[in-house]
Amino acid sequence: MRLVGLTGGIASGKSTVSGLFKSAGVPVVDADVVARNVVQKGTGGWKKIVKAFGNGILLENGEIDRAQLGQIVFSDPEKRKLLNRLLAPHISCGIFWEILKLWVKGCLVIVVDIPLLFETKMDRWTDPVVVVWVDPKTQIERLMSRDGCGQEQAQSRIDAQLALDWKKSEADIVIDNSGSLDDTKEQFQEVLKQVSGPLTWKESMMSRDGLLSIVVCTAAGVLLAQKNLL
Ligand SMILES: CC(C)(COP(=O)(O)OP(=O)(O)OC[C@H]1O[C@@H](n2cnc3c(N)ncnc32)[C@H](O)[C@@H]1O)[C@@H](O)C(=O)NCCC(=O)NCCS
Ligand SMILES: Nc1ncnc2c1ncn2[C@@H]1O[C@H](COP(=O)(O)OP(=O)(O)OP(=O)(O)O)[C@@H](O)[C@H]1O
Repeated sequence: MRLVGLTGGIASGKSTVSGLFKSAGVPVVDADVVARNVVQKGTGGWKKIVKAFGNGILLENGEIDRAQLGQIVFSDPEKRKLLNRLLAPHISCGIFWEILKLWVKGCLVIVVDIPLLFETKMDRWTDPVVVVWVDPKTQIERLMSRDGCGQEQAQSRIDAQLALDWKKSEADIVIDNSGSLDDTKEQFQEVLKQVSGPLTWKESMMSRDGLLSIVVCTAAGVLLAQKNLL
């Protein structure tokens, strides 16, 4: 099995590219979706947030007030570290679970879209790593326009992550999403060829069917050895 890490900066275009992977039939695990699920009302993540940030962080319906929590953690690095520390085990567990479900189905190539792939050192588990890069001016403009926030707020969200240029330097594959959507789609076709190329021997062995054949061969070997047929 091949685990492709998809990352970038905030509003650099990860969801846009993961949408292209989905349209091409490649399954995607979205860490933002997992991160939302693990803080739903009553879950372990929800309880930890309420304990750490108080009842004031809840909306009337008991769900986490994400806008308020975002304002707190993106303007206070210590609070952000606290939130990250509280949620990290829930998020990694949730991601692992989603990957396992796809592995059981026999998927050979899985894309994991994780904004904080490098920050959480999860890049150790993914190969190749695809970084969606965008030039700084376009990034802040798209972020402000998508989230309807001001320049200062947008900048504090960008600064909450490792520098996008550094991520680019660590990437196996870079998609430059500074241009038009068509431009990105064109680059994506090349990336798709690269990530869905033939699996290495190790990747094949890590797949469901690869592991199954190891188990069957080992069992057959043991059986034959017991009957002195080897
Ligand atoms: C701070 C929260 C409440 C803001 O919620 P909101 O709905 O406004 O944003 P959303 O979750 O859609 O995230 C938008 C983007 O913000 C960036 N981001 C989110 N959390 C963080 C973080 N802790 N540090 C840096 N950047 C982050 C990512 O690029 C993400 O794609 C929320 O992002 C959160 O709970 N974050 C902690 C969980 C986490 O680490 N998520 C990232 C998945 S690896
Ligand atoms: N090539 C493009 N041309 C114009 N707009 C784009 C392009 N790519 C993405 N966008 C827009 O930029 C915004 C950010 O893109 P997207 O949501 O894909 O980023 P993201 O990296 O997934 O963000 P986040 O880290 O917040 O999850 C969106 O409003 C999207 O529609």
